[in-house]
Amino acid sequence: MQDSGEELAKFSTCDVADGLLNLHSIVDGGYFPNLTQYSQRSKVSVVGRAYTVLFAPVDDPRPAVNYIDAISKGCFLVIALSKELQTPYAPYVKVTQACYGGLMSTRAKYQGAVGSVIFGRVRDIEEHRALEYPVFSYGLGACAPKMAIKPVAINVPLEILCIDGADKIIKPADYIVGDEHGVVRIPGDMDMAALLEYMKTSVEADELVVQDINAGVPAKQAQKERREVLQRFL
Ligand SMILES: O=C([O-])CC(=O)C(=O)O
Ligand code: NI
Repeated sequence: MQDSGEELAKFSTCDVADGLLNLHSIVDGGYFPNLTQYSQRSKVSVVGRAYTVLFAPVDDPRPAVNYIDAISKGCFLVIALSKELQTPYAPYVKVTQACYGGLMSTRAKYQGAVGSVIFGRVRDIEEHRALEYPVFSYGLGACAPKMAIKPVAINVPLEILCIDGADKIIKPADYIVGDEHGVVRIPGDMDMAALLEYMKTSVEADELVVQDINAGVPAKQAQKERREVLQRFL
């Protein structure tokens, strides 16, 4: 399969969400809410295929797994807690411990991961920033996870509980695109050529809308006229 990561990195999460919404009628645009880019703001979008890790309560019968040393180059590390530890309301997880820290980012970066998204808390915030390694999470924590939660499965589908009640699942090898807005998921088996072409055309159209607005054209009219080119995709 041809890798589209480099091409995707030219687009913001908003561009991707527009593509998923308008081209594929994905109502939420693939967007996962409530994440903050706690590391430094990256200049281009962070893009990679999901390498997923599930954390469960420490008394889960499954043994703890070593996920961090098995990360492969180019992947986007995605960590989520089991569903009983999630909540649709802030702070989105029922544990106060951080499940991820600076040593994990050090190792992930060493192995060539592009970034980490933690549907939970992270600590050692200065370390991620010093590494210039992108880290997204729901929040911060100070305490290590070991007495509360542990990693139990690698490369399994992760279910994320959301306020809109929609099933939000991240599967291994889905594309994850991250920027200041948070992350969006593109199904790993989607026709990427069509999506990329749509996004390129859409971004170009909106650049012309800006020019029109600055020349005094009403916004509604400019949008209608310039976005006509997108009709051919629908
Ligand atoms: O101690 C832990 O489990 C996590 C941590 O702080 C790190 O990765 O640096
Ligand atoms: Ni640490």
